[in-house]
Amino acid sequence: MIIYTNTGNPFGLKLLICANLAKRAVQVKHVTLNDPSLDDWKHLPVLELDSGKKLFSTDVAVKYLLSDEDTSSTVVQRDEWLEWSTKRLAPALTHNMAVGSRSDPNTKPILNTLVKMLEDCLSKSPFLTGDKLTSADVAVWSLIAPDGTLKGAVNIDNLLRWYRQISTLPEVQAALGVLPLKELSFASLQHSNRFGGLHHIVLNPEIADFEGELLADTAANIAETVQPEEIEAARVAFADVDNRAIRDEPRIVLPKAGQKNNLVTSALPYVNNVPHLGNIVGCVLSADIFARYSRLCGYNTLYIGGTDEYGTATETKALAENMTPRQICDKYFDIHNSIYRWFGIGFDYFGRTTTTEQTRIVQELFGELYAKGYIETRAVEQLLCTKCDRYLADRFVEGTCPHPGCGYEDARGDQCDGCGKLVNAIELLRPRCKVCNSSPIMRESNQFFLDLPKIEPELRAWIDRSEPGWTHNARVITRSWLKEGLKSRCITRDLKWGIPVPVEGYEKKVFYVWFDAPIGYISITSRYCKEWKQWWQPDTANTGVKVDLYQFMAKDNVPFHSVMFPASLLAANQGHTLVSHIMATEYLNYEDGKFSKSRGIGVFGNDAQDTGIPADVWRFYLGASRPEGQDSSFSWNDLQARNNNELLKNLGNFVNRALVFCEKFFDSTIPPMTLIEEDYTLLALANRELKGYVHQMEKARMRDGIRHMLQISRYGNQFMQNEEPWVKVKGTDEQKARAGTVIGLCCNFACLLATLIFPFMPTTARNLYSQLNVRGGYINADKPLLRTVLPSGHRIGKPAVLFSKIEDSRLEELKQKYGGQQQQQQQSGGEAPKKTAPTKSAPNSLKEAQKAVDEQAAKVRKIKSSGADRSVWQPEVNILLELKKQLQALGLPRTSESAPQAPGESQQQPSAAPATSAAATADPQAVKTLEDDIAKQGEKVRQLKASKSDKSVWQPEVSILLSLKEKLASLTGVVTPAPSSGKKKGNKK
Ligand SMILES: Nc1ncnc2c1ncn2[C@@H]1O[C@H](COP(=O)(O)OC(=O)[C@@H](N)CCS)[C@@H](O)[C@H]1O
Repeated sequence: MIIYTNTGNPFGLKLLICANLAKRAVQVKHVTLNDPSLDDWKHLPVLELDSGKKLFSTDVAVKYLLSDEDTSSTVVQRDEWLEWSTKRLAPALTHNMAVGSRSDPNTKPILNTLVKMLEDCLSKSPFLTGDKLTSADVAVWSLIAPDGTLKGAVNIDNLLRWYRQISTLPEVQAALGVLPLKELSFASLQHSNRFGGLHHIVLNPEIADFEGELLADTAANIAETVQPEEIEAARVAFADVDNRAIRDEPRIVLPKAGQKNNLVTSALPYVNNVPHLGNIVGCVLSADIFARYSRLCGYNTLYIGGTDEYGTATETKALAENMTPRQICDKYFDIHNSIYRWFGIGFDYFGRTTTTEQTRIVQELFGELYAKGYIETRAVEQLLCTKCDRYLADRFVEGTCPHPGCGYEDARGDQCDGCGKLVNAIELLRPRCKVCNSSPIMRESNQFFLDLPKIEPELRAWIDRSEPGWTHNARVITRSWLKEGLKSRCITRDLKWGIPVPVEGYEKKVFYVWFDAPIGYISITSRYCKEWKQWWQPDTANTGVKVDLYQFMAKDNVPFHSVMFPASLLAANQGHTLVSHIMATEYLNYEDGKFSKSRGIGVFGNDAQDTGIPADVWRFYLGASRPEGQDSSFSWNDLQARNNNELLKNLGNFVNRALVFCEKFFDSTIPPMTLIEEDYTLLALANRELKGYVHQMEKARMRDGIRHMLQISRYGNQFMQNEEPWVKVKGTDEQKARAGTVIGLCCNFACLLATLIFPFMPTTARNLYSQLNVRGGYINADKPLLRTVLPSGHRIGKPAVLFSKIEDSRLEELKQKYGGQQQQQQQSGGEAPKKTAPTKSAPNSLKEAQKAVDEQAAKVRKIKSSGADRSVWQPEVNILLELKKQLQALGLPRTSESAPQAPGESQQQPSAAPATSAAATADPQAVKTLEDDIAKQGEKVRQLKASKSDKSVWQPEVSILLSLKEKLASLTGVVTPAPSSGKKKGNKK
């Protein structure tokens, strides 16, 4: 038998313990939901029997494993507890633990009730069903195991005694050897598609079949926890008809004294690329969702965005596309702009950094820092590519990351994507010019440095004050910077495309892009309105205006927003608004891999438009899978499931039924509503969710915001299902009146939902508002309680469906089209790369094979000579090597383009790969010098070895020889044999 489980899944542990107790041999396979071997299974764990049959329900699986229990007199209690563990305890724990320290007040009372039930039972008998341990105990124990002590629970002595007793069983210990306790987590249950938590029960019929009617059962349990005060608050609030007029947004939004003023910024994406879904959710979309929420709450909200246009990212792109940097900026600015418009990103102003305002503000700020003594001049060594006659800064140079333990080979000259740390270009190991791939030399030049140590005390004090409002990762990244001690940072470059340094003798230098980019937020605001200083220099002491700055980005941008930019503003001491909320996400990956424009992996902004899936569905999906707390992955299956289950079946179904019944049975008019006690319980539960929604959205926790919103819709669905207004409307007068109340309440729920979905799905929300015949909505964040928004007598508009199903066949087409595997790139204007077949079919004649090699070699040469990135040419080189292998297999000797390979050395090694192509572009003089050096060093090694000197003497010389050879290989792609150590590797004969 095989247990397929994702890592850390308590249900997987349950199956393994039961198998151990039954003395059944099982193998455990760790998989993820995206594992191709899982076929169409939509959740984990799964028990595969020796016959090949698979048991998806864990309740069924444990009963199968411990089938002897079926004859026991306590079988009924066992079954009840088994069901209780999967239907009640698991969702409650999953939710509570998943939100963990987020202290959602709603889960505690539920969990307390469940723990109390366990304690009650175990105070009467040693085990849940009596004197003997059964699978029921195992099921509950496995769920408690991730938090064995049930932190914070009181009076649970019997439960703890029982817990410890089971922990010591050899079968349990053996299972923990395979699925360790420390790995167990409730997040893994979410990733197993079993339960996303109490409020996130997947409405997947497959699961519902196996796990029973989760919905009704769990809700009944929750209803028991509603307190009288909550009922009273719900009653008072709903009696209040909400007449508040929806205010029109002013044309120019300005902050006001005594009000909440939220200045929201999105990181400014580089203008050299089409943004992918990661970029979109990492900055512009997250900021937009938050800004929309903030406006809904009536806060004065200004949302500023734009493109980051200076620096080597633009210059390298200009070279690759044979355009000027200005042309690149104009072209890609339009692309970004149109993609963000399609996604419904509602910037108040979308600007760019290549403006005269930007130049002026950057130069003025620099002048201020210079005058106040925060700028140092230092002579620094820089990398110069003699072939291109260019200093290699930032993205013009790549090499191996110098940070200990990283070793990432494609680290850039300013930051390493491998470890995320900042890099000083001259410290890169084996640096190479990104344009021509040759090795640069060192040159000295004077540069300006920002004296971070001088401002450090003030900066630290400011960080201590403001970091409580930042995301956890922002705090951790910043603290690790501070821990290492701040060093002065170079803020100028010997480049052309940038803001000129306004100092005599420095006219040919420009500011480093990361010095100028964050100032872009200020200069873009200055293009939005002439009163921009009210946002950026509000002079709070005199004006009473306080601005809260929310900055959205992903983790790699954090140090620039938490250290560099605030340090500059603090040092300038001109009363600038400093960030109060750094809202940093982790990374969104594509089907568990990285997005790669050059390899055509992933969905890019313009691809999303081509799918035919509406922008609002993308927005919802990205909001729901936003990488908060940890990296997350875009997955087509997940997108389909969320659309079909959460949007269509849950939300869409509920609001559509409410409106259609209102139209059909009540002439499109909200009927009189006479609420009964149960209705107030429902309202109290909805209010809990509303409170949870506000609590989370205030902190820009969008996933949780969505979870709460969906739960309100679930309550609505359940209410409608229980009440059956379509039946009652045909009954007695009393029943008809009840049907009216139910429909009236459901329409009010629908109106609340329109408001809660607005930040995520603005077009859908507007559509729903129009169906409800209301102008819009707002949120009272101080008192989040459901009021009557649609009073009796209000006429609604015409109902229409909000969402459509994503069919399996369409999903398959999309999966095919957007690959998720290495694919060939076709450089084409501003288009995202076209997705083509990942592999070439094998040629079957010598002539064909030779032709394929020649064509591919020509392609490689062309790409490399265009100065393209390694990530672009490497896949092509791999194809070339593969074709050469095929050619050799057909019997032809290596051509002059083939890389001679050392025995035992793989051509897949990065240093060995770019054989032909690199040779074609390498500088012959540099190659010659290196070859001479290698020959000399080789001779030295030979002599040392011949003199029978100690290894400690010859080993360092061998290392030098190897590194010279590596350098040569990276220049030419040709790998020379490693120096003999006297022993033959691999061949033992
Ligand atoms: N995979 C990713 N997931 C989430 N967010 C991501 C991911 N990759 C990048 N990002 C964030 O996107 C924006 C834009 O990134 P870009 O590289 O285009 O631009 C910059 O980082 C700078 N120009 C920003 C200057 S203010 C960014 O927030 C990334 O963190």
